[in-house]
Amino acid sequence: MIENKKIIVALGGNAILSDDPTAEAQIAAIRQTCDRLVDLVEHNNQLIISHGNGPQVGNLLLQQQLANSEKNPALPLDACVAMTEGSIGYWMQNEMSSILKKRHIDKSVVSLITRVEVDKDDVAFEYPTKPIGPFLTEVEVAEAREDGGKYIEDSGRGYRKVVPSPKPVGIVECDTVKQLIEHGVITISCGGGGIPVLKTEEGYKGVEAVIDKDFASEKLAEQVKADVFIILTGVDHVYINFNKPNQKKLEQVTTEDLKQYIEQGQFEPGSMLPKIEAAVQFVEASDHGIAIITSLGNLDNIHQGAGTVVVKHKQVTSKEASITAEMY
Ligand SMILES: Nc1ncnc2c1ncn2[C@@H]1O[C@H](COP(=O)(O)OP(=O)(O)O)[C@@H](O)[C@H]1O
Ligand SMILES: NC(=O)OP(=O)(O)O
Repeated sequence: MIENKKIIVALGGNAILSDDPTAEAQIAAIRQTCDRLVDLVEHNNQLIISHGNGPQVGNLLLQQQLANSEKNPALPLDACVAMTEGSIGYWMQNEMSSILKKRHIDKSVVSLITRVEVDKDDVAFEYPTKPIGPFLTEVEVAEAREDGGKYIEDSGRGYRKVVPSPKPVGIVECDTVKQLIEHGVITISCGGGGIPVLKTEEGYKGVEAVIDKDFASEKLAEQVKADVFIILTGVDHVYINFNKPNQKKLEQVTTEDLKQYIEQGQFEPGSMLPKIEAAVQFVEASDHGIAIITSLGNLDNIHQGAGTVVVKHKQVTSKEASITAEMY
């Protein structure tokens, strides 16, 4: 297992949500996820966790719209992001602290409502691309479109609402995250990509958008100078020619190779592309860090080199090697 490192783990949808969107089912999924993550803590790593909120924030927005009235007005999307960051973080705190106690690990865990600065001129505000909420049928989407929102067909799985997803410029609470992890606190931050805010003369103001959690996690990993950035998703490895007869698993791969694969259009914009871009950006910005894309189930095996490991150089540097050595 990786030891004594500063690690940020970005949790994908299936680490929190199965097909069952009830609170009970989400808590059960989070319990399993936390059980795996505590292994990293047991090996003396400083742990920062981030997570997605696409399904949850879309569902909450729908609930807001359905209950909307003069006495009970719907809250804006940035407030919904904050609410889902809070609810998912709260479930994680409950489950993580129980597991820590059971394993006799004397550590605390906190989830931090994290604001993430975005650029008011980001073109994303004009072109909504981030799918949120439930998958809708053709009949359901016709009715949903009456809200004036934009809906797209999502990879043959149904229609989903899309909202603007600006790129993160900086993590407002970054120094607080640093202080927490330096004091040994397991820190959940940038949940749901963090709350998108604009910097104004009067301070930060929320803006209606959902930031991609892979990009927000990358920015945080960069700013706290993490050693390892782990993106957990539904597959053990990234593939080129994904789902084709000639698909090929990527094990150790350089950022240069990944950039070429991006140019070839190997990765889908709505799913794997943001993870690849985030991994490349982190590894290139860091002087020694590596990124790993794999599944939760494979986390136990990353010390054996399992998963797609993104490095800067074909011949790893001595600093990269000190991290990857434990993995091969
Ligand atoms: N080139 C690829 N290699 C591996 N998986 C891919 C690739 N392209 C698309 N995928 C799919 O994308 C999924 C990850 O995207 P998504 O489910 O949107 O992310 P998240 O886990 O953050 O919710 C994987 O589980 C896999 O099914
Ligand atoms: N905010 C975000 O990226 O959420 P998902 O990963 O659930 O889409």
